[in-house]
Amino acid sequence: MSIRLTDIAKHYGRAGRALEPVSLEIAEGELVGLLGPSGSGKTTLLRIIAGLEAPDRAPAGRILFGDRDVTDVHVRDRRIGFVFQHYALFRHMTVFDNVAFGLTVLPRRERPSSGEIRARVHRLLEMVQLEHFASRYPAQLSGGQQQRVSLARALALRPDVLLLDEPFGALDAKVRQELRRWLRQLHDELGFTSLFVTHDQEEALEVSDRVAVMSHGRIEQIDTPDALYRTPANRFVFEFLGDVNHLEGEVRNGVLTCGEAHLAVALPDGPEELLLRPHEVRLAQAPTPEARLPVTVTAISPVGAEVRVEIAADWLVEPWLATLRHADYERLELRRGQRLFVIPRRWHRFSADATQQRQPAAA
Ligand SMILES: Nc1ncnc2c1ncn2[C@@H]1O[C@H](COP(=O)(O)OP(=O)(O)OP(=O)(O)O)[C@@H](O)[C@H]1O
Repeated sequence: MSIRLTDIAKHYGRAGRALEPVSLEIAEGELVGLLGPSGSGKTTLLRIIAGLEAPDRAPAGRILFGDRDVTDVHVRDRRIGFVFQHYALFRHMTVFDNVAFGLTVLPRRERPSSGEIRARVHRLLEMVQLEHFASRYPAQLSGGQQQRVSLARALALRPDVLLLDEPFGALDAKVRQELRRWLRQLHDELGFTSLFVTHDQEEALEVSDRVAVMSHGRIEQIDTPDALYRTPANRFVFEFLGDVNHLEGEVRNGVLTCGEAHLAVALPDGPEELLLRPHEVRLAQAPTPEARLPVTVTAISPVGAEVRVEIAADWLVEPWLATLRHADYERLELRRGQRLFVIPRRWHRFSADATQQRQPAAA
């Protein structure tokens, strides 16, 4: 089931606009992440799609599921499955009864037979790999297992659309990662359309077909993870999607100067700010004719496949972060207090009118 929103806006009394008029299209079978800082309007948007919250009457926005206009349809009749951060399982019911609940309370004419309910619940528990936990109570399960029960429960009514609000927010990092992969698999197997809210960049980029980046009630950009990372629409998206190092200085005759640091750049004279990702910062024993950016290593932490190196200098307002491969780390024999030079691999620049330019460092 595809989802189409046009001009959906929301005010909360005098509190101001939680959502600017937003338009959004999600294709059938797509998994879209809503990513943004706290207060950017993610949950409001999700709740409006669910029918838990009404959009403003002006502008008169519409919500379509496929060809069906559901703008004024009650939440109960939208055929939606929900999963929230706090498991909200019924504590006095077994896992089986929790998953079966939505089916058992259907009006008689829509309710499957008890044999069919049993078969369907067992199939769902199998899918979430909890078939041996059917007779346990929520308190006897781990957080990750409880969240899998929530998902099975949300799927029991065979929703057209699955909405997840920070579904893994309360879990520890490792369980989160497992559940994300597993959500992706389940999504692909069952082919429903999903929208999930997160404030975790990595989670959004890893799981989603497309990610909508939100700030101040607006969608700043909606794109594939790869496109978002490579061609961010504006500075906000660039900064929100990963660590950024800032280089501020003054350009004169093709050279950016910042204290004792210099970098050749093909830019007009005037004040300038360049942005660099940690993996775009190379460290070397000596400067080059184009780049003379002396720094001191202040901290080193090997994290997984890369080494994170913090570097500082008098000409830098804030320390920079460089990520190195282990081979480079060993070759440079890095240690704290060591003096080195930064050679930018490339940098990014956003002008005031939000257009972005990116160029390789002058060679
Ligand atoms: N019931 C409400 N009454 C008044 N203001 C609200 C209400 N719900 C949300 N808001 C406001 O609307 C804005 C958007 O909130 P929303 O919960 O949608 O953001 P969010 O991106 O989901 O944030 P978080 O990640 O913290 O959950 C915020 O400024 C919030 O304070």
